[in-house]
Amino acid sequence: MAIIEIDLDAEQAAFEKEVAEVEAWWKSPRHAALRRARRVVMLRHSQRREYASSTQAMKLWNILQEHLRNGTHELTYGATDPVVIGQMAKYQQTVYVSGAVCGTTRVLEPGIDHADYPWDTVPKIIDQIYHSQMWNDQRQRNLRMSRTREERSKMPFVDYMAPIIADGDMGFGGLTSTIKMAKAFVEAGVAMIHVDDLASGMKRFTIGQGRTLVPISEYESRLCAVRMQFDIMGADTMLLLRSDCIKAEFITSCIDPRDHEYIVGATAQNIEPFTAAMTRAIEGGETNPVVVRKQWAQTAGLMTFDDAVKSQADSEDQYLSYNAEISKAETALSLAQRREKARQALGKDVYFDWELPRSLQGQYMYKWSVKAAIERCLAAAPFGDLSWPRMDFPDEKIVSEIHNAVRAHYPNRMFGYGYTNTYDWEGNGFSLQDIKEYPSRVAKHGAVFQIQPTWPIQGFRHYADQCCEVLHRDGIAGYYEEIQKPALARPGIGGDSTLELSGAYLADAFFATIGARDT
Ligand SMILES: C[C@](O)(C(=O)O)[C@H](CC(=O)O)C(=O)O
Repeated sequence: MAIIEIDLDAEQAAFEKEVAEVEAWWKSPRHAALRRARRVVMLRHSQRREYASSTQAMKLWNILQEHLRNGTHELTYGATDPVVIGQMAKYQQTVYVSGAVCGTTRVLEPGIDHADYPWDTVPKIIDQIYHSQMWNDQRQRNLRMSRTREERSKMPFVDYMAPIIADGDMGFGGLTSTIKMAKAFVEAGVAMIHVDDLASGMKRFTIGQGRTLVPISEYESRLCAVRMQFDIMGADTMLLLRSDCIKAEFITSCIDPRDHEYIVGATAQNIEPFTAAMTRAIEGGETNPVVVRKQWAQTAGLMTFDDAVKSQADSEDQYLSYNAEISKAETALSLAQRREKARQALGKDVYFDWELPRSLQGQYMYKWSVKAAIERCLAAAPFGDLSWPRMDFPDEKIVSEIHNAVRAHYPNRMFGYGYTNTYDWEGNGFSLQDIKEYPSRVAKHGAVFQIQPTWPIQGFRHYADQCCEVLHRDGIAGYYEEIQKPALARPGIGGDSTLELSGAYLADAFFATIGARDT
Protein backbone atom coordinates (compact mmCIF):
# COMPACT_ATOMS: atom_id res chain seq x y z
CA MET A 1 0.00 0.00 0.00
CA ALA A 2 1.45 3.43 -0.90
CA ILE A 3 0.53 6.54 1.12
CA ILE A 4 0.82 9.44 -1.31
CA GLU A 5 0.62 13.20 -1.09
CA ILE A 6 -2.76 14.21 -2.49
CA ASP A 7 -3.68 17.56 -3.98
CA LEU A 8 -6.93 18.36 -2.10
CA ASP A 9 -8.06 20.85 -4.75
CA ALA A 10 -7.51 18.31 -7.51
CA GLU A 11 -9.31 15.65 -5.46
CA GLN A 12 -12.31 17.97 -4.91
CA ALA A 13 -12.34 19.05 -8.56
CA ALA A 14 -12.30 15.42 -9.75
CA PHE A 15 -15.14 14.59 -7.34
CA GLU A 16 -17.28 17.56 -8.46
CA LYS A 17 -16.60 16.69 -12.11
CA GLU A 18 -17.86 13.14 -11.54
CA VAL A 19 -20.95 14.41 -9.71
CA ALA A 20 -21.71 16.66 -12.68
CA GLU A 21 -21.18 13.70 -15.06
CA VAL A 22 -23.68 11.59 -13.08
CA GLU A 23 -26.24 14.38 -13.04
CA ALA A 24 -25.83 14.78 -16.82
CA TRP A 25 -26.08 10.98 -17.27
CA TRP A 26 -29.34 10.99 -15.34
CA LYS A 27 -30.84 13.60 -17.67
CA SER A 28 -31.25 10.92 -20.36
CA PRO A 29 -34.89 9.84 -20.97
CA ARG A 30 -34.30 6.61 -19.07
CA HIS A 31 -33.34 8.07 -15.73
CA ALA A 32 -35.69 9.56 -13.18
CA ALA A 33 -33.60 11.96 -11.09
CA LEU A 34 -34.54 10.09 -7.95
CA ARG A 35 -31.09 9.38 -6.69
CA ARG A 36 -28.61 11.68 -4.99
CA ALA A 37 -25.56 12.10 -7.21
CA ARG A 38 -23.17 13.18 -4.45
CA ARG A 39 -23.98 10.18 -2.25
CA VAL A 40 -23.66 7.84 -5.21
CA VAL A 41 -20.29 9.24 -6.27
CA MET A 42 -19.13 9.05 -2.64
CA LEU A 43 -19.85 5.30 -2.81
CA ARG A 44 -17.77 4.77 -5.94
CA HIS A 45 -14.20 3.45 -6.00
CA SER A 46 -11.64 5.38 -7.99
CA GLN A 47 -11.23 2.95 -10.87
CA ARG A 48 -14.17 3.47 -13.26
CA ARG A 49 -15.12 0.45 -15.41
CA GLU A 50 -17.20 0.06 -18.53
CA TYR A 51 -19.63 -2.88 -18.31
CA ALA A 52 -21.01 -5.10 -21.06
CA SER A 53 -24.20 -4.84 -19.04
CA SER A 54 -24.58 -1.22 -20.18
CA THR A 55 -24.06 -2.16 -23.83
CA GLN A 56 -26.62 -4.96 -23.58
CA ALA A 57 -29.05 -2.77 -21.63
CA MET A 58 -29.00 -0.07 -24.30
CA LYS A 59 -29.44 -2.77 -26.96
CA LEU A 60 -32.46 -4.08 -25.05
CA TRP A 61 -33.80 -0.56 -24.52
CA ASN A 62 -33.70 0.06 -28.28
CA ILE A 63 -35.31 -3.30 -29.06
CA LEU A 64 -38.17 -2.64 -26.65
CA GLN A 65 -38.60 1.00 -27.71
CA GLU A 66 -38.98 -0.23 -31.29
CA HIS A 67 -41.67 -2.67 -30.15
CA LEU A 68 -43.34 0.12 -28.18
CA ARG A 69 -43.43 2.35 -31.27
CA ASN A 70 -44.84 -0.47 -33.41
CA GLY A 71 -47.25 -1.95 -30.84
CA THR A 72 -45.40 -5.27 -31.18
CA HIS A 73 -43.63 -7.43 -28.61
CA GLU A 74 -40.68 -9.71 -27.89
CA LEU A 75 -41.73 -13.18 -26.74
CA THR A 76 -38.89 -15.33 -25.45
CA TYR A 77 -38.19 -18.44 -23.39
CA GLY A 78 -36.54 -18.89 -20.07
CA ALA A 79 -33.31 -20.81 -20.62
CA THR A 80 -30.00 -21.50 -18.93
CA ASP A 81 -28.23 -23.92 -21.28
CA PRO A 82 -25.69 -22.40 -23.75
CA VAL A 83 -26.56 -24.95 -26.51
CA VAL A 84 -30.25 -24.05 -26.21
CA ILE A 85 -29.53 -20.32 -26.08
CA GLY A 86 -27.38 -20.67 -29.20
CA GLN A 87 -30.41 -22.02 -31.02
CA MET A 88 -32.79 -19.44 -29.53
CA ALA A 89 -30.62 -16.69 -31.04
CA LYS A 90 -31.99 -17.66 -34.48
CA TYR A 91 -35.57 -16.93 -33.42
CA GLN A 92 -35.72 -14.70 -30.30
CA GLN A 93 -34.15 -11.29 -29.71
CA THR A 94 -33.57 -11.85 -25.96
CA VAL A 95 -32.96 -14.56 -23.39
CA TYR A 96 -34.77 -14.80 -20.05
CA VAL A 97 -33.26 -16.61 -17.04
CA SER A 98 -35.86 -17.90 -14.61
CA GLY A 99 -35.39 -18.17 -10.86
CA ALA A 100 -37.69 -21.19 -10.71
CA VAL A 101 -35.62 -22.96 -13.39
CA CYS A 102 -32.29 -22.07 -11.75
CA GLY A 103 -33.57 -23.04 -8.32
CA THR A 104 -34.64 -26.42 -9.70
CA THR A 105 -31.87 -27.33 -12.13
CA ARG A 106 -28.73 -25.35 -11.41
CA VAL A 107 -28.16 -25.76 -7.66
CA LEU A 108 -26.95 -28.55 -5.35
CA GLU A 109 -30.24 -28.64 -3.41
CA PRO A 110 -33.14 -28.22 -5.87
CA GLY A 111 -36.33 -26.43 -4.81
CA ILE A 112 -39.07 -25.00 -7.00
CA ASP A 113 -39.28 -21.27 -6.81
CA HIS A 114 -39.30 -20.62 -3.08
CA ALA A 115 -36.38 -18.51 -4.15
CA ASP A 116 -34.37 -20.13 -1.39
CA TYR A 117 -31.38 -20.75 -3.63
CA PRO A 118 -28.16 -18.71 -3.08
CA TRP A 119 -28.39 -15.11 -4.26
CA ASP A 120 -25.40 -15.50 -6.61
CA THR A 121 -26.89 -18.53 -8.44
CA VAL A 122 -28.53 -16.61 -11.29
CA PRO A 123 -25.71 -14.06 -11.73
CA LYS A 124 -23.24 -16.94 -12.19
CA ILE A 125 -25.51 -18.46 -14.84
CA ILE A 126 -25.73 -15.10 -16.61
CA ASP A 127 -21.92 -15.01 -16.62
CA GLN A 128 -21.79 -18.46 -18.23
CA ILE A 129 -24.48 -17.56 -20.79
CA TYR A 130 -22.78 -14.29 -21.71
CA HIS A 131 -19.46 -16.09 -22.23
CA SER A 132 -21.19 -18.66 -24.43
CA GLN A 133 -22.76 -15.84 -26.45
CA MET A 134 -19.35 -14.24 -26.95
CA TRP A 135 -17.91 -17.61 -28.00
CA ASN A 136 -20.69 -18.14 -30.55
CA ASP A 137 -20.19 -14.59 -31.82
CA GLN A 138 -16.41 -15.14 -32.11
CA ARG A 139 -16.91 -18.58 -33.76
CA GLN A 140 -19.35 -17.17 -36.28
CA ARG A 141 -17.13 -14.20 -37.16
CA ASN A 142 -14.09 -16.40 -37.71
CA LEU A 143 -16.11 -18.79 -39.90
CA ARG A 144 -17.70 -16.01 -41.94
CA MET A 145 -14.51 -14.08 -42.50
CA SER A 146 -12.76 -17.25 -43.64
CA ARG A 147 -15.27 -17.47 -46.50
CA THR A 148 -15.62 -15.36 -49.66
CA ARG A 149 -18.12 -12.55 -49.88
CA GLU A 150 -20.15 -14.70 -52.27
CA GLU A 151 -20.19 -17.58 -49.78
CA ARG A 152 -21.01 -15.21 -46.94
CA SER A 153 -23.99 -13.86 -48.84
CA LYS A 154 -25.50 -17.34 -48.54
CA MET A 155 -24.71 -17.76 -44.82
CA PRO A 156 -27.38 -16.58 -42.34
CA PHE A 157 -25.91 -14.10 -39.83
CA VAL A 158 -27.13 -14.86 -36.30
CA ASP A 159 -26.97 -12.13 -33.66
CA TYR A 160 -25.79 -14.24 -30.73
CA MET A 161 -25.40 -11.22 -28.43
CA ALA A 162 -29.04 -11.32 -27.34
CA PRO A 163 -29.66 -9.17 -24.23
CA ILE A 164 -30.22 -11.32 -21.16
CA ILE A 165 -33.05 -10.56 -18.71
CA ALA A 166 -32.76 -12.24 -15.30
CA ASP A 167 -34.96 -13.06 -12.36
CA GLY A 168 -33.77 -11.26 -9.25
CA ASP A 169 -36.73 -12.62 -7.29
CA MET A 170 -37.22 -10.62 -4.07
CA GLY A 171 -33.62 -9.58 -3.72
CA PHE A 172 -32.77 -12.42 -1.34
CA GLY A 173 -33.35 -11.02 2.08
CA GLY A 174 -31.57 -8.01 3.48
CA LEU A 175 -30.72 -4.96 1.38
CA THR A 176 -27.00 -5.74 1.42
CA SER A 177 -27.77 -9.08 -0.29
CA THR A 178 -29.86 -7.19 -2.84
CA ILE A 179 -27.00 -4.75 -3.46
CA LYS A 180 -24.47 -7.58 -3.87
CA MET A 181 -26.86 -9.42 -6.22
CA ALA A 182 -27.29 -6.29 -8.35
CA LYS A 183 -23.52 -5.84 -8.54
CA ALA A 184 -22.99 -9.46 -9.53
CA PHE A 185 -25.62 -9.18 -12.26
CA VAL A 186 -23.98 -6.09 -13.78
CA GLU A 187 -20.54 -7.72 -13.68
CA ALA A 188 -22.01 -10.80 -15.39
CA GLY A 189 -23.34 -8.83 -18.37
CA VAL A 190 -27.09 -8.85 -17.73
CA ALA A 191 -29.21 -6.34 -19.67
CA MET A 192 -32.11 -6.18 -17.22
CA ILE A 193 -33.20 -7.81 -13.97
CA HIS A 194 -36.55 -7.92 -12.24
CA VAL A 195 -37.09 -7.62 -8.51
CA ASP A 196 -40.47 -8.24 -6.88
CA ASP A 197 -42.39 -7.45 -3.68
CA LEU A 198 -42.66 -11.00 -2.35
CA ALA A 199 -41.54 -12.15 1.08
CA SER A 200 -38.55 -14.50 1.18
CA GLY A 201 -39.36 -18.17 1.55
CA MET A 202 -43.10 -17.70 2.03
CA LYS A 203 -44.34 -19.34 -1.18
CA ARG A 204 -46.27 -22.51 -0.31
CA PHE A 205 -47.33 -23.79 -3.75
CA THR A 206 -47.71 -27.37 -2.61
CA ILE A 207 -50.45 -26.59 -0.11
CA GLY A 208 -52.09 -23.97 -2.32
CA GLN A 209 -51.34 -21.07 0.00
CA GLY A 210 -51.13 -17.73 -1.76
CA ARG A 211 -48.19 -15.45 -2.13
CA THR A 212 -47.02 -13.17 0.68
CA LEU A 213 -46.16 -9.55 -0.05
CA VAL A 214 -43.84 -7.22 1.84
CA PRO A 215 -44.99 -3.67 2.67
CA ILE A 216 -44.73 -1.12 -0.13
CA SER A 217 -42.00 0.68 1.84
CA GLU A 218 -39.83 -2.47 1.89
CA TYR A 219 -40.47 -3.02 -1.83
CA GLU A 220 -39.35 0.56 -2.55
CA SER A 221 -36.19 0.05 -0.49
CA ARG A 222 -35.31 -3.07 -2.47
CA LEU A 223 -35.74 -1.28 -5.79
CA CYS A 224 -33.81 1.77 -4.58
CA ALA A 225 -30.97 -0.51 -3.46
CA VAL A 226 -30.73 -2.07 -6.91
CA ARG A 227 -30.89 1.28 -8.69
CA MET A 228 -28.30 2.73 -6.31
CA GLN A 229 -25.88 -0.12 -7.07
CA PHE A 230 -26.37 0.30 -10.82
CA ASP A 231 -25.64 4.02 -10.38
CA ILE A 232 -22.58 3.40 -8.24
CA MET A 233 -21.23 1.26 -11.10
CA GLY A 234 -22.33 3.82 -13.70
CA ALA A 235 -24.19 0.99 -15.44
CA ASP A 236 -27.15 1.55 -17.75
CA THR A 237 -28.56 -1.83 -16.65
CA MET A 238 -32.35 -1.87 -16.80
CA LEU A 239 -34.74 -2.71 -13.97
CA LEU A 240 -38.07 -4.49 -14.51
CA LEU A 241 -40.36 -3.66 -11.60
CA ARG A 242 -42.37 -6.74 -10.77
CA SER A 243 -45.21 -6.83 -8.30
CA ASP A 244 -46.95 -10.04 -7.22
CA CYS A 245 -49.94 -8.20 -5.77
CA ILE A 246 -52.37 -10.06 -8.04
CA LYS A 247 -53.68 -13.09 -6.12
CA ALA A 248 -51.53 -12.31 -3.05
CA GLU A 249 -53.18 -13.56 0.15
CA PHE A 250 -50.80 -12.35 2.86
CA ILE A 251 -48.49 -9.48 3.78
CA THR A 252 -45.64 -9.61 6.30
CA SER A 253 -46.34 -6.36 8.11
CA CYS A 254 -48.81 -3.49 8.52
CA ILE A 255 -46.03 -0.92 8.93
CA ASP A 256 -46.98 0.99 5.75
CA PRO A 257 -50.35 2.83 5.81
CA ARG A 258 -50.54 2.41 2.02
CA ASP A 259 -51.26 -1.29 2.63
CA HIS A 260 -53.91 -0.82 5.33
CA GLU A 261 -56.82 -0.62 2.91
CA TYR A 262 -56.13 -4.21 1.80
CA ILE A 263 -55.32 -5.95 5.09
CA VAL A 264 -58.07 -8.34 6.21
CA GLY A 265 -59.41 -8.50 9.76
CA ALA A 266 -61.98 -10.44 11.75
CA THR A 267 -65.29 -8.71 12.51
CA ALA A 268 -66.94 -11.51 14.54
CA GLN A 269 -66.67 -10.83 18.27
CA ASN A 270 -65.28 -13.31 20.81
CA ILE A 271 -63.51 -15.61 18.37
CA GLU A 272 -60.13 -17.12 19.14
CA PRO A 273 -57.08 -16.04 17.13
CA PHE A 274 -56.24 -18.20 14.12
CA THR A 275 -52.94 -19.12 15.77
CA ALA A 276 -54.81 -20.77 18.66
CA ALA A 277 -56.93 -22.77 16.22
CA MET A 278 -53.83 -23.68 14.20
CA THR A 279 -51.83 -24.73 17.26
CA ARG A 280 -54.69 -26.92 18.42
CA ALA A 281 -55.06 -28.40 14.92
CA ILE A 282 -51.34 -29.25 14.79
CA GLU A 283 -51.64 -31.00 18.15
CA GLY A 284 -54.54 -32.94 16.61
CA GLY A 285 -52.44 -33.92 13.58
CA GLU A 286 -53.68 -31.38 10.99
CA THR A 287 -50.68 -29.28 9.82
CA ASN A 288 -52.06 -27.69 6.65
CA PRO A 289 -52.90 -24.03 7.46
CA VAL A 290 -55.11 -23.76 4.36
CA VAL A 291 -57.45 -26.42 5.73
CA VAL A 292 -57.53 -24.91 9.22
CA ARG A 293 -57.94 -21.33 7.96
CA LYS A 294 -60.90 -22.31 5.76
CA GLN A 295 -62.70 -23.74 8.79
CA TRP A 296 -61.73 -20.87 11.13
CA ALA A 297 -62.78 -18.27 8.52
CA GLN A 298 -66.35 -19.52 8.52
CA THR A 299 -67.00 -17.87 11.89
CA ALA A 300 -64.51 -14.98 11.74
CA GLY A 301 -66.31 -12.55 9.45
CA LEU A 302 -63.14 -11.81 7.48
CA MET A 303 -63.09 -8.60 5.46
CA THR A 304 -61.17 -5.35 4.95
CA PHE A 305 -61.94 -2.42 7.25
CA ASP A 306 -63.82 -0.57 4.53
CA ASP A 307 -66.04 -3.60 4.00
CA ALA A 308 -66.52 -3.82 7.77
CA VAL A 309 -67.78 -0.22 7.77
CA LYS A 310 -70.20 -1.12 5.02
CA SER A 311 -71.47 -4.19 6.89
CA GLN A 312 -71.79 -2.41 10.26
CA ALA A 313 -73.31 0.86 8.99
CA ASP A 314 -76.94 1.33 10.00
CA SER A 315 -77.78 2.84 6.61
CA GLU A 316 -76.43 3.11 3.06
CA ASP A 317 -76.07 6.86 3.62
CA GLN A 318 -73.73 6.35 6.58
CA TYR A 319 -71.44 4.16 4.45
CA LEU A 320 -71.61 6.57 1.50
CA SER A 321 -70.64 9.42 3.78
CA TYR A 322 -67.65 7.38 5.06
CA ASN A 323 -66.67 6.45 1.52
CA ALA A 324 -66.90 10.07 0.38
CA GLU A 325 -64.63 11.13 3.22
CA ILE A 326 -61.90 8.54 2.55
CA SER A 327 -62.09 9.16 -1.21
CA LYS A 328 -61.10 12.79 -0.59
CA ALA A 329 -57.82 11.81 1.09
CA GLU A 330 -54.70 12.93 -0.80
CA THR A 331 -52.59 10.16 0.75
CA ALA A 332 -53.42 6.61 1.87
CA LEU A 333 -55.29 6.60 5.17
CA SER A 334 -54.00 4.44 8.00
CA LEU A 335 -56.33 2.10 9.87
CA ALA A 336 -56.46 4.59 12.77
CA GLN A 337 -57.51 7.38 10.39
CA ARG A 338 -60.13 5.11 8.79
CA ARG A 339 -61.47 4.20 12.22
CA GLU A 340 -61.89 7.91 13.07
CA LYS A 341 -63.68 8.62 9.79
CA ALA A 342 -65.97 5.62 10.41
CA ARG A 343 -66.71 6.78 13.96
CA GLN A 344 -67.75 10.17 12.60
CA ALA A 345 -69.90 8.67 9.82
CA LEU A 346 -71.55 5.87 11.80
CA GLY A 347 -71.60 7.44 15.26
CA LYS A 348 -70.05 4.27 16.68
CA ASP A 349 -66.86 2.21 16.63
CA VAL A 350 -66.51 -0.44 13.94
CA TYR A 351 -65.35 -3.82 15.25
CA PHE A 352 -62.35 -4.97 13.19
CA ASP A 353 -59.27 -6.88 14.32
CA TRP A 354 -56.51 -7.67 11.81
CA GLU A 355 -54.36 -9.36 14.47
CA LEU A 356 -56.74 -12.33 14.86
CA PRO A 357 -56.22 -13.85 11.36
CA ARG A 358 -52.40 -13.62 11.54
CA SER A 359 -50.57 -16.86 10.71
CA LEU A 360 -48.10 -18.66 12.97
CA GLN A 361 -45.35 -16.92 10.95
CA GLY A 362 -47.01 -13.58 11.73
CA GLN A 363 -48.34 -12.85 8.25
CA TYR A 364 -51.39 -10.61 7.99
CA MET A 365 -54.17 -11.61 5.60
CA TYR A 366 -54.36 -9.49 2.45
CA LYS A 367 -57.12 -8.97 -0.10
CA TRP A 368 -55.64 -8.08 -3.46
CA SER A 369 -57.44 -5.87 -5.95
CA VAL A 370 -56.71 -4.17 -9.27
CA LYS A 371 -56.55 -0.90 -7.33
CA ALA A 372 -53.91 -2.35 -4.98
CA ALA A 373 -51.91 -3.66 -7.95
CA ILE A 374 -52.05 -0.25 -9.63
CA GLU A 375 -50.85 1.50 -6.46
CA ARG A 376 -47.88 -0.85 -6.16
CA CYS A 377 -46.94 -0.35 -9.80
CA LEU A 378 -47.13 3.42 -9.35
CA ALA A 379 -45.06 3.34 -6.14
CA ALA A 380 -42.36 1.32 -7.93
CA ALA A 381 -42.44 3.14 -11.28
CA PRO A 382 -39.85 5.88 -10.55
CA PHE A 383 -37.18 3.25 -9.79
CA GLY A 384 -37.15 1.37 -13.07
CA ASP A 385 -37.79 1.06 -16.76
CA LEU A 386 -40.65 -1.42 -17.13
CA SER A 387 -43.49 -2.50 -14.84
CA TRP A 388 -44.81 -6.05 -14.48
CA PRO A 389 -47.99 -6.67 -12.49
CA ARG A 390 -47.40 -10.43 -12.56
CA MET A 391 -50.44 -12.62 -13.14
CA ASP A 392 -50.81 -16.33 -13.75
CA PHE A 393 -54.07 -16.24 -15.70
CA PRO A 394 -55.05 -14.57 -19.01
CA ASP A 395 -57.24 -11.50 -18.53
CA GLU A 396 -56.83 -8.63 -20.98
CA LYS A 397 -59.30 -6.47 -19.03
CA ILE A 398 -57.14 -6.51 -15.90
CA VAL A 399 -54.01 -5.93 -18.00
CA SER A 400 -55.52 -2.91 -19.72
CA GLU A 401 -56.94 -1.49 -16.47
CA ILE A 402 -53.60 -1.63 -14.68
CA HIS A 403 -51.47 -0.58 -17.64
CA ASN A 404 -53.76 2.36 -18.49
CA ALA A 405 -53.75 3.57 -14.86
CA VAL A 406 -49.95 3.46 -14.74
CA ARG A 407 -49.66 5.17 -18.13
CA ALA A 408 -51.91 7.96 -16.91
CA HIS A 409 -48.88 8.96 -14.83
CA TYR A 410 -46.09 7.47 -16.99
CA PRO A 411 -47.36 7.79 -20.58
CA ASN A 412 -44.64 5.77 -22.30
CA ARG A 413 -44.31 3.09 -19.66
CA MET A 414 -43.34 -0.33 -21.01
CA PHE A 415 -44.51 -3.54 -19.36
CA GLY A 416 -43.38 -7.13 -18.90
CA TYR A 417 -45.74 -10.09 -19.11
CA GLY A 418 -45.23 -13.75 -18.12
CA TYR A 419 -46.96 -16.99 -19.12
CA THR A 420 -46.74 -19.87 -16.65
CA ASN A 421 -46.71 -23.60 -17.41
CA THR A 422 -50.16 -23.93 -15.93
CA TYR A 423 -51.90 -21.07 -17.76
CA ASP A 424 -55.48 -22.34 -17.92
CA TRP A 425 -56.42 -20.99 -21.35
CA GLU A 426 -59.40 -23.30 -21.86
CA GLY A 427 -60.58 -22.75 -18.29
CA ASN A 428 -60.66 -19.03 -19.04
CA GLY A 429 -62.68 -19.59 -22.19
CA PHE A 430 -59.88 -19.05 -24.71
CA SER A 431 -60.04 -20.73 -28.11
CA LEU A 432 -56.79 -21.52 -29.92
CA GLN A 433 -57.38 -18.38 -32.03
CA ASP A 434 -57.81 -16.32 -28.86
CA ILE A 435 -54.51 -17.71 -27.56
CA LYS A 436 -52.82 -16.85 -30.85
CA GLU A 437 -54.05 -13.25 -30.57
CA TYR A 438 -53.48 -12.73 -26.84
CA PRO A 439 -49.74 -11.72 -26.89
CA SER A 440 -50.43 -9.08 -29.56
CA ARG A 441 -53.46 -7.83 -27.66
CA VAL A 442 -51.55 -7.30 -24.41
CA ALA A 443 -48.69 -5.80 -26.45
CA LYS A 444 -51.11 -3.10 -27.53
CA HIS A 445 -51.35 -2.23 -23.81
CA GLY A 446 -47.57 -1.84 -23.61
CA ALA A 447 -46.51 -5.42 -22.78
CA VAL A 448 -43.48 -5.26 -25.06
CA PHE A 449 -41.46 -7.93 -23.21
CA GLN A 450 -43.20 -11.27 -22.79
CA ILE A 451 -41.79 -14.56 -21.48
CA GLN A 452 -42.54 -18.26 -21.24
CA PRO A 453 -40.07 -18.61 -18.36
CA THR A 454 -40.18 -22.23 -17.27
CA TRP A 455 -40.02 -23.98 -20.67
CA PRO A 456 -36.75 -25.62 -19.50
CA ILE A 457 -38.78 -27.48 -16.92
CA GLN A 458 -42.01 -28.31 -18.78
CA GLY A 459 -40.67 -28.42 -22.34
CA PHE A 460 -37.45 -30.24 -21.53
CA ARG A 461 -39.28 -32.79 -19.40
CA HIS A 462 -41.68 -33.36 -22.30
CA TYR A 463 -39.01 -33.82 -24.99
CA ALA A 464 -36.61 -35.64 -22.69
CA ASP A 465 -39.38 -38.12 -21.95
CA GLN A 466 -39.92 -38.63 -25.67
CA CYS A 467 -36.21 -39.09 -26.41
CA CYS A 468 -35.66 -41.42 -23.46
CA GLU A 469 -38.65 -43.50 -24.43
CA VAL A 470 -37.29 -43.85 -28.00
CA LEU A 471 -33.90 -45.05 -26.76
CA HIS A 472 -35.49 -47.38 -24.23
CA ARG A 473 -37.94 -48.82 -26.76
CA ASP A 474 -35.90 -48.93 -30.02
CA GLY A 475 -32.29 -48.65 -28.92
CA ILE A 476 -29.72 -46.71 -30.94
CA ALA A 477 -31.71 -47.43 -34.10
CA GLY A 478 -34.56 -45.44 -32.58
CA TYR A 479 -32.16 -42.63 -31.74
CA TYR A 480 -30.84 -42.68 -35.29
CA GLU A 481 -34.27 -42.77 -36.87
CA GLU A 482 -36.14 -40.30 -34.67
CA ILE A 483 -33.44 -37.87 -33.49
CA GLN A 484 -30.12 -38.07 -35.34
CA LYS A 485 -31.44 -38.19 -38.92
CA PRO A 486 -33.99 -35.38 -38.50
CA ALA A 487 -31.39 -33.26 -36.68
CA LEU A 488 -28.74 -33.75 -39.34
CA ALA A 489 -31.26 -32.91 -42.01
CA ARG A 490 -32.35 -29.68 -40.35
CA PRO A 491 -30.47 -26.58 -41.55
CA GLY A 492 -28.36 -24.97 -38.86
CA ILE A 493 -28.49 -28.06 -36.69
CA GLY A 494 -26.83 -30.95 -38.35
CA GLY A 495 -24.61 -31.69 -41.30
CA ASP A 496 -21.59 -29.49 -41.80
CA SER A 497 -23.23 -26.96 -39.53
CA THR A 498 -22.66 -29.48 -36.73
CA LEU A 499 -18.95 -28.85 -37.28
CA GLU A 500 -19.59 -25.11 -37.47
CA LEU A 501 -21.71 -25.12 -34.32
CA SER A 502 -19.12 -27.15 -32.47
CA GLY A 503 -16.59 -24.43 -33.23
CA ALA A 504 -13.84 -27.02 -33.48
CA TYR A 505 -12.30 -25.03 -36.35
CA LEU A 506 -11.82 -22.09 -33.95
CA ALA A 507 -8.94 -23.90 -32.29
CA ASP A 508 -7.43 -24.43 -35.74
CA ALA A 509 -7.76 -20.71 -36.34
CA PHE A 510 -5.91 -20.05 -33.08
CA PHE A 511 -3.11 -22.39 -34.06
CA ALA A 512 -2.92 -20.97 -37.57
CA THR A 513 -2.67 -17.47 -36.10
CA ILE A 514 -0.04 -18.54 -33.59
CA GLY A 515 1.78 -20.21 -36.45
CA ALA A 516 2.20 -23.31 -34.38
CA ARG A 517 3.63 -26.14 -36.41
CA ASP A 518 3.29 -28.99 -33.95
CA THR A 519 -0.45 -29.41 -34.16
C1 LIG B 1 -41.16 -16.02 -13.79
C2 LIG B 1 -40.91 -16.80 -12.52
O1 LIG B 1 -40.59 -15.90 -11.47
C3 LIG B 1 -39.72 -17.72 -12.72
O2 LIG B 1 -39.07 -18.01 -11.70
O3 LIG B 1 -39.53 -18.19 -13.84
C4 LIG B 1 -42.09 -17.68 -12.08
C5 LIG B 1 -42.48 -18.65 -13.17
C6 LIG B 1 -43.63 -19.53 -12.75
O4 LIG B 1 -43.91 -19.67 -11.56
O5 LIG B 1 -44.23 -20.11 -13.67
C7 LIG B 1 -43.25 -16.76 -11.68
O6 LIG B 1 -43.95 -16.31 -12.59
O7 LIG B 1 -43.36 -16.51 -10.47
